[in-house]
Parts: sequence; C-alpha cells; structure tokens
Amino acid sequence: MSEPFTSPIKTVQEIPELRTLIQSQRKQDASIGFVPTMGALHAGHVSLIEAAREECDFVVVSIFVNPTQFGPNEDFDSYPRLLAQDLEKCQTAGADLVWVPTTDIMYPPHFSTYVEVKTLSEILEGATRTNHFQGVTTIVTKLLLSCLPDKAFFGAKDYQQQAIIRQMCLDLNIPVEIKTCPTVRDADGLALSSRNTYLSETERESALSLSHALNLAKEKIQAGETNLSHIKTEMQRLLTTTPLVKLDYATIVDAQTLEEIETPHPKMVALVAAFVGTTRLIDNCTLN
Ligand SMILES: Nc1ncnc2c1ncn2[C@@H]1O[C@H](COP(=O)(O)OP(=O)(O)OP(=O)(O)O)[C@@H](O)[C@H]1O
Ligand SMILES: CC(C)(CO)[C@@H](O)C(=O)[O-]
Ligand code: BAL
Repeated sequence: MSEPFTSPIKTVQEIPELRTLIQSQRKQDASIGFVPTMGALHAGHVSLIEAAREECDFVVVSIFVNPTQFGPNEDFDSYPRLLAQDLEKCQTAGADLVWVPTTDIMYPPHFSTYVEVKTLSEILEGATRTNHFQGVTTIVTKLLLSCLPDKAFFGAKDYQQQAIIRQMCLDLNIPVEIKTCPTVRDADGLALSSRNTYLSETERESALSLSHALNLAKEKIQAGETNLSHIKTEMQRLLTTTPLVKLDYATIVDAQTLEEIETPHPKMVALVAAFVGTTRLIDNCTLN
C-alpha cells in the first residue's frame, strides 16, 4: 500500500516505489535534495527543507522515528508522532515527496547489519547514550542508500551527529554532499527541538540556561579570555545552579575531532547537554 492516508503532499512508504519516483526525476536531470527527520516538525526542520528547496530541483523528506537510536530507558514510545500536521508543514516548506517507511520496511525480520563510526561516536552524546550513534549511522546509511540524493541536509543543533555522518560518508564513499544548516532558535534563545514539547512552563524557563551557558562562553572568548578551563567551569556553574537542571556536560572541543581542548583553537565549539526535569536537551555554538 503506497498511499495509506489522505495527504496534502505526495507520500510514499515502500523503497522500490521511492526509488522509481526518484529515478524518474533523475531522468529529467533533476538534482535530489534529502532531509531526514523523525517528524514532529518545527521551524528547524522547515529551515532544512527550505535550504534543500533552494539548492535542489526535487526535495525528499523522510519521517521515521528510528527505534535503534533510542536506549531502553529513553523516550521511543512517547516521542511525538504528528504525521498529519508534519505533512502540511512539508508541503508549505516546499518539499516534493515525503517518505514515511514503517519499522518493518527499515528493519525487516533477520535484520543484522549495523554501521558504526568509531571514536567520534564514543564521546559526549555517545558516552551517555550507549549505541545511540550506531542507530543513527545505521539508519542514515539506509536512508541515503535508498534515496541516493545529491545533497542531504542536517541541523547544526545536533553538532556531533552531523560530524559523525560526514565522517561516515567519507569512510564509506557514500557519494552525497552533507550540508549543515544553522540552529533555529525561539526568540529567547532556546534551540528548537521536538523534545521541547515535553517541557512544563517552569522547565522551559530553566532550559534557557543551556543557551545562556553558550552565550557566556562566546562572550568570554570575545572578551579575550584564553583560559578555556575557566570558561568551562563557569558554564558548568551556571547550569548546575539552575533549578531543575541536571548537567551532563558543558565543554569546549575542537570543531573537527570533537576532542576537548584547554587552549584556544582556530575552530572550536562549545557543547552542552543537560536533563531539564526528565527531558534531555543539547545545544552548541561555534566560538570563532
Ligand atoms: N533547532 C534546529 N535548527 C536546525 N535544525 C534542527 C533543529 N532541531 C533539529 N534540527 C535538525 O533536524 C533534523 C531532524 O532532527 P529530529 O527530527 O531529531 O528533530 P529534533 O528537534 O532534533 O528532535 P529531538 O528532540 O529528537 O532532538 C536533524 O538534522 C536535526 O539536527
Ligand atoms: C538523522 C535522523 C533523522 C536519523 O534518525 C535523526 O537522528 C534526527 O532526526 O536527527
Ligand atoms: N535529533 C537527534 C535525534 C535523537 O536525539 O535521537
């Protein structure tokens, strides 16, 4: 069954049908842009679709809540699933086709192949979320190999994720250009995330401490501070003294290797992760 629901935009479920539709575009010399998502779309996702629309002739969005990237105690079951409104948003943002595979399509019985990027996947998010990136790289490989796009669009909000996907495409010779689009924020600075919908009003107030910690780092660097340990301590202090916030990490890393650094590098990124209530949020900003 290829059209399981009434939709404002063309949708497809099965991989052979997806490939046929994309191939017919290729025959007309169309370039293919691809935006992978887990749905519950917000303005951050919309910015990725718009970037794809600008750069490519035919834009495919996937919506799939990927079970293998959630840990056993994480929010797979409660993750927001809002397909009808997501399809409206895809259409308004200018997508041409939305691919909504089922779990059985992506992980048929006897599925047994996983893709793992060593080192980069073991630190930061990977240190807390065991096997998370193995789930991400496995599904992104399958999504890319199914669509074979010219360009795939990811958000800078998930900084480590886009770095790992770049490394994976390089290592596996996957012929796709990875584009990283800027983080879209609410007016008060909170990075948009599908998980923000879990936050109560007071938790949302506390969640602002993540972007405040990043701004603090940015201001210190701009003011000429070179003692990165001092800046990290200040970021950590801000987060640990905010009610409802449980710090995971607040650090400054080399933008390419993601290794923690003690002295300023030409390209460095501040990264934070914290639980706000029971919701785990991440954010980051480049420092130069
Ligand atoms: N605020 C944002 N600005 C730009 N891109 C974003 C933003 N939030 C998410 N993205 C990007 O959208 C793509 C799909 O992400 P996903 O569907 O997991 O949404 P999410 O809001 O990050 O959800 P989650 O709450 O699970 O982190 C990813 O490439 C992600 O980096
Ligand atoms: C890239 C992705 C769609 C893979 O499931 C997911 O990790 C996400 O939405 O960031
Ligand atoms: N946006 C990253 C997906 C995840 O946290 O599982």
